[in-house]
Amino acid sequence: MNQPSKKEPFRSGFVAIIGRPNVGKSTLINEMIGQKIAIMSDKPQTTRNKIHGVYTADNYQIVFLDTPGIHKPQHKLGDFMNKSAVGTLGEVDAAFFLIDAAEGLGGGDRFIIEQLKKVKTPVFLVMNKIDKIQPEALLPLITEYKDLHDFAEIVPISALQGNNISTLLQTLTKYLPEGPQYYPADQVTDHPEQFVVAELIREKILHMTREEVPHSIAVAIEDMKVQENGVVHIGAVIFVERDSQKGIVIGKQGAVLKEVGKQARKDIELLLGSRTFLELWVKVKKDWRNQDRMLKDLGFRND
Ligand SMILES: Nc1nc2c(ncn2[C@@H]2O[C@H](COP(=O)(O)OP(=O)(O)OP(=O)(O)O)[C@@H](O)[C@H]2O)c(=O)[nH]1
Repeated sequence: MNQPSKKEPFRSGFVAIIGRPNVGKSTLINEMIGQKIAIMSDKPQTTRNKIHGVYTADNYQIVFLDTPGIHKPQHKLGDFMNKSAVGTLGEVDAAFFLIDAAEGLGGGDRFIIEQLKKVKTPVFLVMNKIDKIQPEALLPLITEYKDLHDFAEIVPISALQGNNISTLLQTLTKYLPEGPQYYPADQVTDHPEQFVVAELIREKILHMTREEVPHSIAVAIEDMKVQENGVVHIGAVIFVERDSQKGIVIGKQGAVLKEVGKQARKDIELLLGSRTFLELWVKVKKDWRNQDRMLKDLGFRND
């Protein structure tokens, strides 16, 4: 039965955008995110998976990831990067394979399609720059690509002119699992990765403790840096309000906290594309919700 009053669950997911250089990836991101973009800081990228931008609607959020290195490998490093790019592709919720419809199918696209075949992730064939071709040229082109791979969806667009972008986003929502809102809808943070990392840890705690601790627990990232060996070191503090909650979060002989760390690390590594060392502490901070400074430290805005 149709129950319009029932609230739809919130959905969120990670979407990789891939394609040869110059096919229009940046143009598409800008067009999709538009005013809603949570601009990522310009600090040098320390991680392999660059977060392109975040799109937040009323009931869903999409985190767009760049997967560099999916191009044809020129040397050993390229080959290594390709393997990791394929690894990332295997774990995102969906991928957009962007092509230049005006250029047609070439070796570069064929190479990417070979990589796509290695994963089960639903791949959208996003045919960009249709403003540059005759309408009747589209169908034969679709057939050519379709013959090479079983794409989940095929969406022709013009990123430059903004054509069909809303259809693309609407179609994508079908592929998003239920999930948390990783980023505040309107907040531009200096440390976007830290915010997501904290949310991932918090999500695992709530899941592991089966809601025995209130949603009001907070996670603060105290320290996050890339070590010389490339491993990202993260120190995080989990704040609870009572001693009893501390016991629950830690668990017998630390079993709960250990499992939280294990699961969170898996997700964080996927997000950052780097091996991660995660250290977790649990602290009791009575009434933290009422403490202004603390809220600020945790990245909450007070307006
Ligand atoms: N005509 C037309 N041009 C487009 C479209 N989308 C992008 N372009 C142009 O294609 C060129 C490349 O676009 P980008 O968005 O920089 O491409 P990219 O894939 O991000 O490029 P890399 O950063 O090199 O990987 C720019 O000159 C864009 O203006 C489109 O839909 N139609």
